[in-house]
Amino acid sequence: MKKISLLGATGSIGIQTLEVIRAHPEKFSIHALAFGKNVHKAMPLIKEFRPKLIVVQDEETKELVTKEVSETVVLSGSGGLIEASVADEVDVVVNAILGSVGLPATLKAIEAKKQVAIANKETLVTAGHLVMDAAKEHGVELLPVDSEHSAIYQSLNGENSRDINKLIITASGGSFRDKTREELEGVTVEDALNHPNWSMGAKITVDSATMMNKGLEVIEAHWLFNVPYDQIHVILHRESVIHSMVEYVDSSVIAQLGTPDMKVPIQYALTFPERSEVPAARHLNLEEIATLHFEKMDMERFPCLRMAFEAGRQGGSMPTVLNAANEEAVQLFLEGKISFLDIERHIEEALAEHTRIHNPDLSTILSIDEETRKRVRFHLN
Ligand SMILES: NC(=O)C1=CN([C@@H]2O[C@H](COP(=O)(O)OP(=O)(O)OC[C@H]3O[C@@H](n4cnc5c(N)ncnc54)[C@H](OP(=O)(O)O)[C@@H]3O)[C@@H](O)[C@H]2O)C=CC1
Ligand SMILES: CC(=O)[C@@H](O)[C@H](O)COP(=O)(O)O
Ligand SMILES: [Mn+2]
Repeated sequence: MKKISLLGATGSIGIQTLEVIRAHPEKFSIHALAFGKNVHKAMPLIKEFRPKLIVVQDEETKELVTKEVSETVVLSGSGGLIEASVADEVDVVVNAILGSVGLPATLKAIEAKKQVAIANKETLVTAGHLVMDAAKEHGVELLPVDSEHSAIYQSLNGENSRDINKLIITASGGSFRDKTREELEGVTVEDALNHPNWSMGAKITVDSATMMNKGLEVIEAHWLFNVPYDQIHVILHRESVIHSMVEYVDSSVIAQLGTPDMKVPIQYALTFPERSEVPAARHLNLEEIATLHFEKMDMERFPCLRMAFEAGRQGGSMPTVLNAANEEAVQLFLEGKISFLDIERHIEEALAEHTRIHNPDLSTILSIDEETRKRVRFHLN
């Protein structure tokens, strides 16, 4: 029986993680549930899974929750996320929180030698070097939840990493894949949230539409699999049937395929190296699909992907700036304060104005993250 602390319980990945846990009561139980402010969504989950610890974003939410469940410990903020991640009883931390706010708890979970199933890609983008150094030092293997990285992890199974020629990450193209740059001028939040293949949280759905999601995934793959950027390729694959591939030196390509269902990589991260049935999974019917398409990525059409490759290659504090500017700009777009194309403009400007710091430590990363967000908000007016 694995005891789990789930960070981001009310989100798209969090809810699907709970579906997996609910389907396998003999394998998993919940120790802690952490979420932001969505008490309405959280209360039925708290009543069903009866966590020993609840963590929320702020004091106001803590008061609301405490009134409802006076017998359960409720904590708030980064300290609370860390408590949930290091508790003695916990075997696995599922980090399904949104944004770089998940970084300190991830580092503490690794230091406490917990298994970490990581969906929270912003943490790996903002401080991949710190996370991977800590994982190496404490002998912890991070289990990827992101579908492409789970596909790569599965395609690497049993292989010698020296034999990798390249990683091939597939991109659906997102909500606007068939629009020209001119046509992007007038798109709305509602249009952006209409992903062709996946049902996900708002921020990652916008990231898919700007192609920043793929950019973040390139940096995530660089850190998780220790592969240089020149050996990471992105290909447009509109069906999202092949979730990613590994090409080996002998020219063999190994891929993982499946219907677009995040419960599959979530469960694989929790049961690895074993597999079992995924609740309500639709199996792939290749005869029905009949044709798969692949197209070359156009870096001019998708400048966010270009910027992510550049920031990743430059390294140091550049990916921290890329991520923080993107998080803030996407939030402003979702709030209706900037246009879709303003997202990439804010990121480009933030990167251009930043002077790269080599090998930043945690406090430097946290302050660059905060300064970059302030800068994006400042340039709004
Ligand atoms: N959705 C998907 O299919 C995929 C997502 N991912 C990655 O997984 C992560 C989560 O994505 P997704 O589930 O879509 O996001 P959602 O927006 O659906 O959920 C985010 C979760 O994080 C919580 N949260 C946000 N801020 C805080 C905070 N400061 N303190 C505590 N909790 C907080 C939210 O709480 P509340 O509800 O209260 O706001 C919510 O539970 C992201 O990094 C994303 O890139 C990766 C692959 C696929
Ligand atoms: C489900 C998942 O892992 C997402 O990151 C997904 O990959 C988004 O799809 P695209 O970014 O390819 O549109
Ligand atoms: Mn993905």
